[in-house]
Amino acid sequence: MSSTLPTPQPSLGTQSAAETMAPQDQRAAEMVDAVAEELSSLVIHPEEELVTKLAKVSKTPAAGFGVFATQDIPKGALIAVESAVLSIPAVPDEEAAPEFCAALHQLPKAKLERLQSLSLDPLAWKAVSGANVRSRIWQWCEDNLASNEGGQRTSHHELSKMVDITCRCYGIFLTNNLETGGESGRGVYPFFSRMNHSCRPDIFEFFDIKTKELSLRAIHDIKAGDQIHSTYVDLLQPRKKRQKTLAAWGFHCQCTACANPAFDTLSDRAVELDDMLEEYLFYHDDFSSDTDDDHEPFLKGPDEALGVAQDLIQILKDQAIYGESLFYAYWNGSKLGVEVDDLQLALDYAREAREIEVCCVGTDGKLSDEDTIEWISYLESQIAHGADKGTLSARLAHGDYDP
Ligand SMILES: C[S@@+](CC[C@H](N)C(=O)[O-])C[C@H]1O[C@@H](n2cnc3c(N)ncnc32)[C@H](O)[C@@H]1O
Repeated sequence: MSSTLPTPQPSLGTQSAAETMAPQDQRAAEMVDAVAEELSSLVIHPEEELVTKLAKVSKTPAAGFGVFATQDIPKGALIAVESAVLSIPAVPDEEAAPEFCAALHQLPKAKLERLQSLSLDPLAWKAVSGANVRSRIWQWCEDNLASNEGGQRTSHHELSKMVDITCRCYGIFLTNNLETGGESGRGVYPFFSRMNHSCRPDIFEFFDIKTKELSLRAIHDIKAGDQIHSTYVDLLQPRKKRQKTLAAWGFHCQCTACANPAFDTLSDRAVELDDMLEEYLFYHDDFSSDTDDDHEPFLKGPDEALGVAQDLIQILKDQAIYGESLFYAYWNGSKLGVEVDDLQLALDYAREAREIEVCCVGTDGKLSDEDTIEWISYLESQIAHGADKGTLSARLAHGDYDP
C-alpha cells in the first residue's frame, strides 16, 4: 500500500509572533504567543496520543473507550481542535466506497494506524461485508492495485487480502465518520471518534470550513473525571425515534434522558412545540394563500407563536438540553418578539442566543446563516432611537432589515 500524502502541517504557525513583530508591539505579540501556546495544547494530531490539556481517552466500564475530563471544564471552554484522519467529499452513497478507497490508499502510515485503532461497529461491519459494498471495493482494488510497483500482476490471494483490509477500514470509517456539511463531505476525527453518545451531550462539535478543523467545546460545566459525551442524533425527537436511530450503532442508550420515563413527556412536548413553531415560521404564508392543506394552522398569529417559543425554551432548559436547539428557540423567540413589537424581549432573546452561539462555536463561528451580532446591534439601535410600534415588524415583514 503506497503512502504518498505528505504529513499534515500543524495548523498553528510554528514561528513565534513575538519573534516577527516590531519591539513596540512586544506585549501584544507575547499575548498572541500565549494564546497560540494555549491552543496548541488543545490541538490533536493523528500521530499523537489522544490527550489534550482538558481531557483524555480512557476505557469505560461498558462502552469501549470514551473521553473523560481531566480537570473541571467550564461551559464554553475549547476541549480540542483536530483535523481529520481521513475525509471524503460529499458524493452519492454508491460513490462513497470508491472515494474512500482512493483516500485510504494514499494515507500516511501514522494516520492509517490511527484509523485502524478505532472501533468497528458490528452493524457497520455487516454493511461493508455485504455483496454490494464489497464488490465496489473489489472493483476499485482491481482497477487500481492489480499490479504492484514493479509492474507485476497482484495475485488473487493478495488482492483478496487488500480488499479485506479495505473493507475493515471502511467499516471503521462508517462507525466513526462525522458529516461536516455541504461540500465538505465527511471525515473521521480521532478524538471525537472516541466520544460516546448521550441524549444529554456535553459538547458541541463545530467544523470550520476555512481551516477544515473540528473544534469541540463544552456546552455546560463539566466536572473533572466525568465522561464527555456528544450526541449522534437530533435531540428534538421522541425517545423511541432516537433509540431506533441509535440502534444503527448497536447499543441501547441508557443516558439520563432515556433511563428516566419522566423525561418522555417533556421530550414529546418539546417535539410538538418545535413542529408548531416550524409550521408557523416557515409555512404560515402557505396557509394565508389558497391551499389544499387539510388542516388549520396550529398557531393563529405571532402572539401564540411567541408563547410556544417561550414554552419550548423552558422545556429545553428543564431537560438540560443546551446547544443548537436552545439557540434556535431563543433566536426564533427574538424574531417573534419583533413581530409582537416587544423589542426589549427580542433583544434579550437575541443576547441569550448569542451567548449560546459563542459557547458552541467560539466568537468567530456562526450557528445560523444570519448574523447574531448584527441583529443585536440593530435591535439596540432601534430601541435607542425609540422605533415606532409596528414599524420594525412591518419592515422586517418586507425583508428590508438593514443593520
Ligand atoms: C464513535 S464510537 C465511540 C467510541 C467507542 N466507544 C470506542 O471505543 O472507540 C461509537 C461506538 O461506541 C459505542 N457507544 C457509543 N455510545 C454508547 C453508549 N451510550 N452506550 C454504549 N455504547 C456506546 C458503540 O459501540 C458505538 O458503535
